[in-house]
Amino acid sequence: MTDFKYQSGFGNEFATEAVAGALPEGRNSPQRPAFGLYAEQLSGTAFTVPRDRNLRSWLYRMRPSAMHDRFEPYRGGERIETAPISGVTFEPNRLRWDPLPTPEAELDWVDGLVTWAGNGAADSQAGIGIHLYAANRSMEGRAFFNADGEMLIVPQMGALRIVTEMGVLDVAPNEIAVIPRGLKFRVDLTDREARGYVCENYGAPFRLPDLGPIGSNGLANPRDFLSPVAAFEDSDEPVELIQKFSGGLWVTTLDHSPFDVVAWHGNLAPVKYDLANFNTIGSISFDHPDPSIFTVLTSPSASPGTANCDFVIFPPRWLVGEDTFRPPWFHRNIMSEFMGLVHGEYDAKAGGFAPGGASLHNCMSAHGPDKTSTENAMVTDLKPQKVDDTMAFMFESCLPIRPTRFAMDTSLLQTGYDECWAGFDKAKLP
Ligand SMILES: O=C(O)Cc1cc(O)ccc1O
Ligand SMILES: [Fe+2]
Repeated sequence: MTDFKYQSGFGNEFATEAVAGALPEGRNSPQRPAFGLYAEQLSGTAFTVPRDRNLRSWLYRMRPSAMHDRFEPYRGGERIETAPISGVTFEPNRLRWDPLPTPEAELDWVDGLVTWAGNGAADSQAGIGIHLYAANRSMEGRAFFNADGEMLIVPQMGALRIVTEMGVLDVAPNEIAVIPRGLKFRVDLTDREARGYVCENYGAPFRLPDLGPIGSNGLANPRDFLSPVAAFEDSDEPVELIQKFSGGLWVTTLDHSPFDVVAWHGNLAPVKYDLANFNTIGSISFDHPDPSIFTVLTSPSASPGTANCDFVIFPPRWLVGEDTFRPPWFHRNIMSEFMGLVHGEYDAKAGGFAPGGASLHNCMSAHGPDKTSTENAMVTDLKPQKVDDTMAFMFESCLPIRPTRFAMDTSLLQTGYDECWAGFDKAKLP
């Protein structure tokens, strides 16, 4: 398997060419780009967004993307839904699911997507879609793009080779990838099976959070984000191109590979990040800090500090707090929390939250460590403790997260989740 190379730095102005001389110099759109390539701009923000938030790249390709026939409705992907989610009673209950089983039939990554929840509305460019996937074959002869949002992919089992117009990302569990809105890509399986989570972000593109008093370094460092170098396929074999647009899936057949970008430059690019590189910051005195210190990427809403979506992780770390209840505290949150587990155990749940599983604690749902975890944490000897071999994560959103009918009807939905918080001893007053 070819080893592809990366360019480092979140949101950098990259420039890359797979064939020497393909990238124009000094201008974006020369009268005749080299070798008869076509120049095409991909805009990730409105043209007029302030410079420090403006996202766009210039692609130099063998044929213009515009060279395609009509899109027709796609008969497949029946389990993919888009917010606003309808057709299900939205209940305030705390919910938890067992992991998706591996598929019985042959399913590639697109057809293996199942929408679990969503909020906001794709057409309003606010909110998120939350999908799980389980796949057992590569997207042979197929490509996909999403006009509804960028896609943050969190592999949980099985590495993925994500072939995009702008190059190739190899992404294994404990790594993530973010694919910009509209960018064409194909997911090939590196291993026999693949399973994971996707946050489809209808809102402002994910960016690094501000660091405030933390200073100029820490959490996810920009240099650890990797974007691909240009890589292209020169193929005239037919390719089925599927797009997601306003909640619908559409398909057309191209007479060539859409991965024909020979060179590109700009700051809109697919990116991968190894969660092991996260510089985890925590309390070195007392108390359990708010989990916002574990934010990897944030999609802000129009209201400062209130995220359309925060992608937050719970990585290996030391707990040293003195006279402190160390696990996540009991909590009622205006934000809504969808959690997944890549591997290991989550320190607030002694059992029932399995790798590949998920939980949902919506706006103002009381939650926290289960009874066993609470009781253990209250009597444990508070010597420095390494929380190790674990990677949980959370998609946290300012809008309530509505599960789909599939998520509510599936037998993976656990019954009796409430019981993990049953039977706490009553406080004894003097
Ligand atoms: O497990 C949760 O519910 C997520 C969470 C973690 C934490 O450390 C503090 C608050 C919180 O909501
Ligand atoms: Fe929480």
